[in-house]
Amino acid sequence: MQVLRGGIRQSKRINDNPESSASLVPTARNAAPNRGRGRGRGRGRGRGGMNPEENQKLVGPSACGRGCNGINLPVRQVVENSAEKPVAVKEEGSTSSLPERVQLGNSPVYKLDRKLGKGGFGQVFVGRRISGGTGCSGPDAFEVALKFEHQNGKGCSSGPPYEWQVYSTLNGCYGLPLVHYKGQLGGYYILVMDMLGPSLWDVWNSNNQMLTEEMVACIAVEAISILEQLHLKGFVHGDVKPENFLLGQPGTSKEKTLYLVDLGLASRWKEAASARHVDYDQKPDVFRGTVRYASVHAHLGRTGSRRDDLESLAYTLIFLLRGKLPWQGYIGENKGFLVCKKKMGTSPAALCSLCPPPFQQFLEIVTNMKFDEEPNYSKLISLFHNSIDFNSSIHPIQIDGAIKVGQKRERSLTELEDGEQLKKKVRLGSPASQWISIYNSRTLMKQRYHFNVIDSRLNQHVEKGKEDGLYVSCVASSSNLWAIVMDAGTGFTSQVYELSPIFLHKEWIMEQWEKNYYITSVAGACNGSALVIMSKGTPYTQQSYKVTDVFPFKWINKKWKEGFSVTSMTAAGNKWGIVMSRNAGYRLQVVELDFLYPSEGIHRRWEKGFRITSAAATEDQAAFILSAPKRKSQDVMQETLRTSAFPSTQVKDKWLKNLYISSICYGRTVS
Ligand SMILES: Nc1ncnc2c1ncn2[C@@H]1O[C@H](COP(=O)(O)OP(=O)(O)OP(=O)(O)O)[C@@H](O)[C@H]1O
Repeated sequence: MQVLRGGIRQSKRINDNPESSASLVPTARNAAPNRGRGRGRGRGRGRGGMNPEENQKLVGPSACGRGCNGINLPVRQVVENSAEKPVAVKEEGSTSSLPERVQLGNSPVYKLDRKLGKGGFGQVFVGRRISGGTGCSGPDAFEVALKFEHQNGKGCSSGPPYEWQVYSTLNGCYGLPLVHYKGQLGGYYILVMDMLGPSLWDVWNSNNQMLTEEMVACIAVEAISILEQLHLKGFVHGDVKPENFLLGQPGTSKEKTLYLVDLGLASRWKEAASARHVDYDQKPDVFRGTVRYASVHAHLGRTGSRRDDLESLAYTLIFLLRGKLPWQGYIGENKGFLVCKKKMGTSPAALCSLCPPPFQQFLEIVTNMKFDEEPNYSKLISLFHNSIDFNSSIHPIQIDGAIKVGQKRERSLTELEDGEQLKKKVRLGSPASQWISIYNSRTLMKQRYHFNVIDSRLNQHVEKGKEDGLYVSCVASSSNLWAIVMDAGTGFTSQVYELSPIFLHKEWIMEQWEKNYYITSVAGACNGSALVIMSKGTPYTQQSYKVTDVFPFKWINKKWKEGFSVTSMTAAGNKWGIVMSRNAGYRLQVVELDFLYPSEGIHRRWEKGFRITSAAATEDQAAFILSAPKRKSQDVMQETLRTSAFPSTQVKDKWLKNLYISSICYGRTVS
């Protein structure tokens, strides 16, 4: 089918235009690498499982690059903390070498007593005051909690634990234990803090692994107000889970008071100097948090923001109420990915089918929040209004903070109801496979497309195109049928292609590299075969490709550092094929990867001047590479479209607006 272009009109609009009104319920792949530090089962596992094949063209002495090294690990990473007592693992900071007595500066002298707990980073003991101090609370308390982190410990390679900095800023914040002293002794960094009681996990466990609706509702409202206060100070906690909520000491007036501990993964959502919201980013191989309770955005490596604490709180509450989450029980290297896929594939209605309505409402609101959206804490608290008698002074958990927030409730409710009408639900809908087509503004150009092409007809279309002065600019596959887009604006001078049952057939590609052809587009079919287009006339000076079972962000990151850019990519079944080239003309590239069309991320990147330059999708995930050009020439307008059928009619409308297909793929979206 040939369609000629006509009409020149320059519009300036960025549009993200799904054919169907999209809302989502996805499934997933390649989310959180199960690695890093944590208690129990998950400790110290690597990511692995993504090294099938990498080929590289070198200019000069040829070589074949393999391996993926050199990625920076985040400050701390925690894998799923199974709700079991920490497994005793002897490591740096073992009890044997702990100082028996602790005095930091002018603090009282504390004698080390029983162990209160242990995390991936620290060990916490009771410190019993033996001299100094006269009072009975705060630093003078008869018993305090001493948190030890060894100087050679993983979190202390460049000085005192990061948590110290956070406590310095947040000390005194509502709902956090007070830190009274900190200092170094006997090879340890030591925090002296208020001693607290059992964690919510302990309470849940000793209550037959189930808590009452009223109890969990009280936890909900008080936890929301603690998070509100923490957020007000510009921080997000980053590891909200039952183990990190502690009650006050049993037998004291604080035994029903809720506290939030462990600020080791806290980060700023608001910049200290400018008070601006931190910038959005996604690093798909970076995971911080605890797999079971982490937000989907955290699994996907997105910069943490207030919404993530609330999503983790939602999973925490449902766990405490129901005793189980549907993504428990996954094991192995792919655990993070499978858990994230399950989270995305479980609708709030399904997850909360046995919970009272406020829990589903809470989950729906928080999972539909934008990256920089300010949570409406009083609205969230008010959801639990009917489960709690706010007029009573006796509650299973004290809700002082929530009652204060509640005083503002009336006004906020009205505000929210209006705003809510307009809000697009970002995580609702059914998984679907669709065409994702991307259009760039260009000057008048001849473009042609063919779709539903069977293998044997490919040659005819390609040859006819060549006769008419057109080269293949992008290819895709759906149901083992090919779609090819040809145009007169590629700048190529010669082109070859191969359709092979082998996904990215190495021998053929290397043969063409020898003849100075470079891969310019690739498409994989679900039967595993691939169509590889190689061209002359590209600016590339070196090329490399990789085939993997999980999206190879780590390899991409390594190659970025070596000066390569992603220039094409595709997927076949669950396999990804990524091509990277040197001298592609991009200053910077970023990745958007999600279990659904990552609308918000794409818009944020567009705003920063990035444009989609490659797209690929498996049945589970869609990936987009967005690039910022080296030369800041004219702003390229870009639109995307999602359609269940090949967008043949829509393409013609786009042409009328001087928008031409620049990338196309078929795979994961939502309808
Ligand atoms: N102030 C406290 N009073 C009583 N117990 C405490 C206190 N602080 C911490 N704990 C206990 O010690 C455990 C470990 O503390 P914390 O979570 O701060 O350590 P961590 O090494 O930073 O943990 P993680 O591996 O989760 O990052 C907690 O789960 C809790 O049981």
